[in-house]
Amino acid sequence: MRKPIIAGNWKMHKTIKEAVEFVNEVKSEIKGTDVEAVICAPFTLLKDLKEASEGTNIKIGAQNMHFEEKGAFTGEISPLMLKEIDVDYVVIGHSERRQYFNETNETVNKKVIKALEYKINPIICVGETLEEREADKTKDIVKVQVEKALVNIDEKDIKDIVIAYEPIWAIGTGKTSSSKDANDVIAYIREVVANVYSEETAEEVRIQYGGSVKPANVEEIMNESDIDGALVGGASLQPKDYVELVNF
Ligand SMILES: O=C[C@H](O)COP(=O)(O)O
Repeated sequence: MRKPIIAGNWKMHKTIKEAVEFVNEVKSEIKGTDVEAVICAPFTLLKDLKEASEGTNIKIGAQNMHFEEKGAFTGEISPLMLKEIDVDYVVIGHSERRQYFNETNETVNKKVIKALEYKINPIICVGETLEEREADKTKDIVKVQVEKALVNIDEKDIKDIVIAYEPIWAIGTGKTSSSKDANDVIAYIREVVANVYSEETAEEVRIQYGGSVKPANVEEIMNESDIDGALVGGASLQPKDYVELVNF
């Protein structure tokens, strides 16, 4: 049985003070839930979030990292640095990083390899543009993204990976993929993983849906057979909504 995982992606939002207040507000509300609750936050918040969430069910993730441990990479953060503050997850290959910061399938793969080496669980994002969807290329696109992200990854490490299917046209637009459509693509992603490794391993991978998930639609999405969680942007910023999402 795959444990559901609801992850908030705060993107470039919140100060340290706001982040700590957020955790203090939600922590008692999500105690005891069977769902894994994650907050993926900007680098500047991670240390304080780890401290504020100690002893709670909330796990903390970064939103990116470099694939080298150290070096002349001005402005970057390494896996070693993330490990020092003991982050649990790292989002890799979010469409905003692919679109604005030259993230490619190759750099995604290098980062996934490094994250696993440092025992930080990667959340690998894949998804098609509106143009690609209209040209009926969704499955081709996600297949390539998933296969390339997993190059040289050992089968035993696959259980530590989360994949997030986020159709780009559904991010921050209020447009959600229908839960049936999202489930169909996610079941296909599982098939891709099964073809690379095995059915058994594919059954272990948790695959989230992301794109305009909110308290009003989370339950319907989570009721689908292959959807194991959600990666939530905008709706994860308000404590009340975050609690409702995690307690779907
Ligand atoms: O990482 C989260 C996704 O980009 C979805 O964002 P959204 O929930 O604001 O549409």
